[in-house]
Order: sequence, then structure tokens, then C-alpha cells
Amino acid sequence: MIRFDGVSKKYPDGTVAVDDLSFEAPTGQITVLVGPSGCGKTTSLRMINRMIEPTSGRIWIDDQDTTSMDQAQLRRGIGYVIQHAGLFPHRTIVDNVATVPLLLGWDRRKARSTALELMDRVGLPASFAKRYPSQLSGGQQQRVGVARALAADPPVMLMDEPFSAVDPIVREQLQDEFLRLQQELGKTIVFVTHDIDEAIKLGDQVAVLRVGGHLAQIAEPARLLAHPVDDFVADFVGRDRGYRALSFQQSPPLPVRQEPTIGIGATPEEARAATSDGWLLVTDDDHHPLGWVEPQHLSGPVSSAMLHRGGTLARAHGPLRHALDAALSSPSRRGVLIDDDGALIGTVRAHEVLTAIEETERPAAEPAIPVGADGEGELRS
Ligand SMILES: Nc1ncnc2c1ncn2[C@@H]1O[C@H](COP(=O)(O)OP(=O)(O)OP(=O)(O)O)[C@@H](O)[C@H]1O
Repeated sequence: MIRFDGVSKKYPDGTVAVDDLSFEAPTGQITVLVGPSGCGKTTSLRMINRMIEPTSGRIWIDDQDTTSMDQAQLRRGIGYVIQHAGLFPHRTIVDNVATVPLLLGWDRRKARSTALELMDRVGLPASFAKRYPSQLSGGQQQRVGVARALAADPPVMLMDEPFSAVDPIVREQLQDEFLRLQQELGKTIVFVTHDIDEAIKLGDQVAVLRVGGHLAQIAEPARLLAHPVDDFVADFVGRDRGYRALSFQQSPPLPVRQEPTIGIGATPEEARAATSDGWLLVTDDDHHPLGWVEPQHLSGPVSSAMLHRGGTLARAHGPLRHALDAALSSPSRRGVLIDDDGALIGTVRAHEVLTAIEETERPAAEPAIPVGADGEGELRS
């Protein structure tokens, strides 16, 4: 557990970057610090490993006051990942990953074999080991950065906008893999981002900071969306927060309808015989949905080039947001539900999902309490 206890940072020019910050980052969980540019996120993060010294207050890791710890020893227990990865350009990938173990005096062979294992864990092929950072894409470099931070198996990880410099698709992949990795590793992570969507997706709890380094609210993502404590947090979490909160509500059993289907290669006559509706779902041999066709407009056998692939797919017992999105994005307005293997279960309509939403209790019924509002700075999310 990392605990900020009344921590402030005033830079020599008088800028107050962090003001009386108190919160706890629980062991084995991801705590995200989010807020607008200049609100003191990076300063807060760097005070944990004492790259920046607080002006006042204390930061504790478990029962130890970090100011009383030897700096080198403190940092040995903390992995640090930054935007653009910050790799050494003249070292190979395997040597970059092995940096900390080598500094710690591990023998070269053990350091390298650990580095190779970690590369595999973060999804980098062993063939990259001998490459240099400039020979990797931005997303691959970020993976190296994560592997390097994990190399000495530190219990704590500090991550400062680690996925910001890559395109949205790669970013999403990195986020998904990061969550998968965290499920296995259970590190205590403090993660900085300015992107509320990233914060909501990754955080077990999310701390929203406002400029001047004040903590506006700390809460679990669902609660933050349902009960922002003030206008600043409400604006920051966004106007579509009601919709986004559905991500955290598991779908109750929905009224699933059987959906007629055809396969690739079906003739227009077969397609028209399969349904009288304007749209027909096309599946593969394993019953995985591929897309939709309009039987009345078919001029030849169904081919993959003809498919309308606009609709998203939702797992039957996944979040309500996915089910609603599947219905809204489907050209037929029938949302496609699949099982865990990706096979078709049936379809659902938007109004049926909305009925399910109305019948589902809203999360986090009592209001969140702003941390620090009463001067105690206790975490009560
Ligand atoms: N070395 C410094 N000297 C003076 N002021 C500084 C220094 N470093 C940061 N600041 C100021 O402290 C405030 C907080 O900076 P910090 O980098 O912690 O914010 P941030 O939330 O991480 O911002 P961003 O999202 O833009 O990276 C800002 O006003 C910044 O200008």
C-alpha cells in the first residue's frame, strides 16, 4: 500500500504543484491519477520514488516512510514506465529489459534469460532481442518499457502516461494486455494519465486532481461516473457518463431472439427464403457472425465483400453498454449476442436493453465523499 499523507510540493519558483494530497493506493491494485494538464500528476508520481522530494507531508510504502529509506533501495522496489518508453537507444532490446537486474549485479545469463521471459510476457517475439529501439514501432517500444520496469519484479510500479504516444488501436491493445498482465502479477500500481477513458478502463480506483494539485475526488470508476462530487469532476468525467457507466453493469438475462442466418455462398433465393425481414445475418461454419446482407438487394451469391460489418458484437452476460451498443450499431437494429467462443446466441433490440437497464439498480447508491473535503484526507471509496 502506498499512502500520501498531507503531501505538498512547492517548486522553488513558487508554483504549488501539489497541495495537501492524501490518499491510499491499495496493494495489488491500480490507482489512476487523472486530471487536466499541469494539475500535478507527474509531480505526485515522482515523489513516490523520490525523484522529486515533497516540501511537506509524508509518503508511506506499507509501514515505511519513504523519506527515511535509502533512495537506491527504495527505487529497487519500484518499476517506472514513462511515455515514449525512455529506452537506451544504443542498447539492444534484451539489454534494455535487463538494465535493472544488471545494475543489481545479477549474472549476465540470468539477467538475459529473465529479460527474454519478460519479453514473451509482454508480447514481444524473441527475435526482437538483438534489435535496437529505433527498429521497433512506438507500441513495441512501450512494451519494452513495461518489460524493463518489471524485470526486477518490483512490488510497486509507477506509470506516467505509458500509452499516450501510440495510436488509438495500439493503445487499446496495450491497455488490454496491461490489464491481463496485472491480473497475473497483482502489482501495486500508480498510473498517471490525462485521459479519463483510460483512467476509467484501467483504474481499480481513480483520483481526479484539479489544477493546483488538489484532490477533487477519489473513487471506483463506476462510482465516479454515477456520483461526481462537483461540477469540475462532472465535466471532467464527461457528458456521456451515464452511458459509459453501463460498462460496469453486467447484463441481466436479456430477451434473446432466434436469428435466421445463412452462410457465405448462399444464393439470393436462399437468402430471401430465410427471412422476410430487410436484413439477414451471415455466419461462418462455426456459427460466428460475419456481417449482414439485404436479401432483396442481392444480385449473386453472398460473398464476404457484400457484408455490412457495422454492428458490434456483445457477449450475452457482458456489460449492458456492449449490448446496447450492439443494438444501436447494427444495420438491422438487432444487436448480435455471442457466447464466450464467439458463436451466435441470438439478437436483442435496443428497447429491450433499455428495459433491462431500467430494471437494473444503479451502482453505488450512496453519494461519494470527497476526499480531503473535511480536512482528514481519508480514503473512503
Ligand atoms: N521543475 C519545476 N519548476 C517549477 N514548476 C514546475 C516544475 N515542474 C512542474 N512544474 C509545475 O508544476 C505544475 C504541475 O506539473 P506536473 O508536471 O506535475 O503536472 P501534470 O499534471 O503531470 O501535467 P501534464 O499532464 O501536462 O504532464 C505545473 O504548473 C508545472 O508547470
